[in-house]
Amino acid sequence: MAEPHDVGPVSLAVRGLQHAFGLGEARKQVLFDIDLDIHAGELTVLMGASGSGKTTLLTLVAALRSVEQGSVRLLGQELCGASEAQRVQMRRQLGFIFQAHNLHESLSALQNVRLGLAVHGGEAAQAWAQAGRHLLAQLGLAERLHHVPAQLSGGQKQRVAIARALVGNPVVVLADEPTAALDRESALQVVHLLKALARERGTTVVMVTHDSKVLALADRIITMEQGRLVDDRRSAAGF
Ligand SMILES: Nc1ncnc2c1ncn2[C@@H]1O[C@H](COP(=O)(O)OP(=O)(O)OP(=O)(O)O)[C@@H](O)[C@H]1O
Repeated sequence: MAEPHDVGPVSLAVRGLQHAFGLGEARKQVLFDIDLDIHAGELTVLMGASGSGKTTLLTLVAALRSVEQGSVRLLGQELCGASEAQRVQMRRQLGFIFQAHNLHESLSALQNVRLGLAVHGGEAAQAWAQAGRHLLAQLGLAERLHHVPAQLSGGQKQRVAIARALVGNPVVVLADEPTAALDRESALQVVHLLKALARERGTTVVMVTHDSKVLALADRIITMEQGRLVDDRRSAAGF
């Protein structure tokens, strides 16, 4: 079958995933029988109405929440039944872009980005500073490297948080509405950057969004409805 680009290996495999919140009478099942293969090197978008389970699914595959029923294999490792310590280990390979940016108020944009790196010191310190500057510049913040969060707008803070998530070269990037606070130009910078990482480094990018600017650039769009996957389509979007 013709594909718009070479599809990379499966980096995330979900089988028979169910999830419920609460116990007893308060128990509410929010995910039903999710089967899904996500490929490296692609920008995959998850969309669907509010409450359809997108964030729950994202946090389960991100090892942020424990998988109780079914199977989630992330980079070959089973998350169902994994200990908290194993999940912490797993999370080190991931880049998270979530809405609350949690920037350190007393640190500059560049210093905040540095917090995204597990390794510091020596050559690594020089390399990070270069990578951090480059990322911030790609996100339109070249003039804001030394500003602290109080001197940045909401959208600029969001972009600093995105640079922080990406500076450690994560193999998998998980993002929840990363462009919600951004104007059109900044949103496109973010999506182009994520797509370039997918293409050039084989990064797996999974993003929850309703943003039509993002949808236009996605390789694949998966739609959820009431806790189930109801549509899954590939796009021929060029880069
Ligand atoms: N911690 C929780 N405890 C109980 N119920 C929850 C919890 N988190 C989410 N839910 C419920 O699970 C369902 C799915 O929520 P989820 O946040 O995954 O949906 P979503 O598709 O991401 O929605 P939105 O687009 O509004 O963010 C909703 O009915 C929500 O109320």
